[in-house]
Amino acid sequence: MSVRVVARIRPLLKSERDLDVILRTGPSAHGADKKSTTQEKGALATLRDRDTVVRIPNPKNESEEYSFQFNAVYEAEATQQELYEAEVAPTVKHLFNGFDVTLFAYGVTGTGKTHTMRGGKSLVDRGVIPRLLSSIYRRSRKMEKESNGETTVNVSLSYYEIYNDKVFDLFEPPEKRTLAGLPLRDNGGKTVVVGLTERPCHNLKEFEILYDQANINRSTSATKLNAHSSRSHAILCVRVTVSTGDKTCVSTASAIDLAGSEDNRRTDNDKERMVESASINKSLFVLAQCVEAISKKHSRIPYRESKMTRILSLGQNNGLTVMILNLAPVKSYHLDTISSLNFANRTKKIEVREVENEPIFKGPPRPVARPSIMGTLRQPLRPLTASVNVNLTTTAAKDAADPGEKPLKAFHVYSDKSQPRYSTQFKKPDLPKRTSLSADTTVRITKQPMRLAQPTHQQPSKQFEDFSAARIEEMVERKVEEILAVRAVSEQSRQTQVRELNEQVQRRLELLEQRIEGSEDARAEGLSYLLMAKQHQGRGEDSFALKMYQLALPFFPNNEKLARKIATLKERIHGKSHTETLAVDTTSSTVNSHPSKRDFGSMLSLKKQPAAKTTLKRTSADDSDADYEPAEDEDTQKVVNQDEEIEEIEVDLEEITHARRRKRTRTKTPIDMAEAFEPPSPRTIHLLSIINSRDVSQIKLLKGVGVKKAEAIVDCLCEMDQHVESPELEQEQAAAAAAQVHIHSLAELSKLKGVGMKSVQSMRNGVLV
Ligand SMILES: Nc1ncnc2c1ncn2[C@@H]1O[C@H](COP(=O)(O)OP(=O)(O)OP(=O)(O)O)[C@@H](O)[C@H]1O
Repeated sequence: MSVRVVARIRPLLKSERDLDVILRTGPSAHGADKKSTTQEKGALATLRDRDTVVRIPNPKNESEEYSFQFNAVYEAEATQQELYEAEVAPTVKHLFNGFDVTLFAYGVTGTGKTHTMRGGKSLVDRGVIPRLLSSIYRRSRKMEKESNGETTVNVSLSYYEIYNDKVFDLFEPPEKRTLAGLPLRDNGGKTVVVGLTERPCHNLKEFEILYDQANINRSTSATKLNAHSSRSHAILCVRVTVSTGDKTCVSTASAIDLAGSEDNRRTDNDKERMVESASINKSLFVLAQCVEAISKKHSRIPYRESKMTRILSLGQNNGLTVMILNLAPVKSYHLDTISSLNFANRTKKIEVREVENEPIFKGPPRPVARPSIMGTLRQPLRPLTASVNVNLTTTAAKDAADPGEKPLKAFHVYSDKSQPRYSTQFKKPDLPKRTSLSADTTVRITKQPMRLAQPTHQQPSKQFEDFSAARIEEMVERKVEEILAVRAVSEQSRQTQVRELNEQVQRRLELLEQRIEGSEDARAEGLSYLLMAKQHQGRGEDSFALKMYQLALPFFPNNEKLARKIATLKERIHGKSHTETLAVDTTSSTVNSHPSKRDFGSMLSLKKQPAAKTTLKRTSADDSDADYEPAEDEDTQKVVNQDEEIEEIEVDLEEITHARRRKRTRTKTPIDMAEAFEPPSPRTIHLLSIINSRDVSQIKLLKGVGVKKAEAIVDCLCEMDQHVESPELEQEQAAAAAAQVHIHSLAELSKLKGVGMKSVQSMRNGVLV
């Protein structure tokens, strides 16, 4: 039998106007007169037409109408009770007879799916689900009572949602959810959710508590089109277990409230809602594709492309399926409504196998009478009775009228029920035929030929005919999925390995870079001392030069020339104060101790011990020219040598500078010592001139320098001056030294107290030239 599709048109909402109603039911505006040519025929046609047809204008030409016929149409005035009595109540009996039942609401957002399935709190407003449970409990009590306690009925529930294509248990609080949600597995041709809780539920009261609590966990949000929009597909599974003696029959009723498709040009959805919406639309799109593929008899149905379609398994599920198509009557839904109507039109052609579940027997396992190739394969089906196929509604009415009589099967059913042992293998029945588009199923089905049972002894190979095309397709699909899953896992582990390898290589590279950078930095720092030494020497500041050379020594520990230079300078300084230099403690700055920047800052400001300097100067004044000159000659020679060395070093410096420049373009390090050794740029010159101006008001305007820092810089410079302008200096030397100490490079600047390379770089970057 095909899926039963009924349309339900919701009433106008407060914000909607009568004027905008575009949906009509009943006879065609153009065809009404023609139909009533004979009085009786016309009345019947009108009746049938009114009950089953939805009409909607062509959006491109409003004078034209499209009409869609369904099994039933419920207009705005139809109550929850009417819909339930006509469409759902008749399925309850079949549920207790071992058939699975699937009920689902489909429609655009805001068309009344949740209202139909869940409904409101009041008795009249209760939707399909609470009414179904009420019927189930009522029937259970009745069965138990009538069997004098021989039959027991147990009801249990599971309830979950598919949100963003992930499955979450609605009986568990949201904080217990895992990121990936619950996995799905195939189990004997049915899709099951692994790890889902199943709650026994004994009566309607318990159900209401459980259901209300679980609905709080459901993902809903306000959107522009619906103040309480469902953002997920919600699936309630009601398991009914009927046990009589050693026989147990289990069947499941699934009630599904699908999330509605959304046109995001109309929703004004934010990012989060858009993600949900994309996921909802995608799953509904896959559902439409499945329906299309089934109706066109494609060999591959894309069930597995979305969790919702995999679970719903429309067309693969057994039992009875009823789809309620929810529609909004107004123009703003025009295109969406047409698309829903088209979808429903295709869905109604889907055939569902009306197969009841096999009963389970207690006690020792019964002999398996029929050979089975796979555990999951069902036995071949046989006609159950001389099937009289009638409309569900008709059967329900009959049942009500004739309660004592055993109800007729309402469907053309093939059963797995136990049969005489010798005739368990049957000829494969014909595949169910597609229903005609007409809603009048009675006529169609009674015309179908009876299918007769065939005994097993015919041909053993007949068992292979048990494989229907769909079954084979399913097996192949499962196999392919397994292979793909294995591949995916190995691909994933390969990618992880590659990623780990990349990380290792990256770490090693970084380490190497750090090492190179470290040695480069050290060398550059040493060179900067040498350069400063040269500058000091050029200005005749031998003590400063000596200090610089001594500072450079730790960076070039085995450099003989440097050691000689230090010795020469020491000698020269000592020679100048021959008699009193013994008192000078030149060892105070040991070449092996590498002073910190802080020490260096104080050294710049207290370059020499005032007492020693005084003695030195005074003594040098006493020196005879003769004593001094040879030394000067020698020194001249040595200065030439030094210059050569410095030139060599400068070549080195240039190399380093280039190397670092290359590296800088690669790694974009913000600061670089080597910059100090390049010919000063206009920016550097300008910065140094500001510093050398000693004007606190100007210096404080440099980037990263406030008043305090500016004052500290000026103080530091003055300290250095004070040091040179010692009152104990000889007149002429004092005059020579009276020239203020100047900072000549960024490196020098960075060595001042409280100034580091970072602040130098920031000052420099802030200078506008
Ligand atoms: N038959 C009806 N009678 C009265 N009100 C209805 C009916 N159908 C829908 N409504 C009202 O329309 C509004 C939207 O309905 P509902 O929330 O059920 O839509 P939905 O299709 O579930 O939307 P979504 O997909 O966004 O969750 C609600 O305010 C609901 O009360």
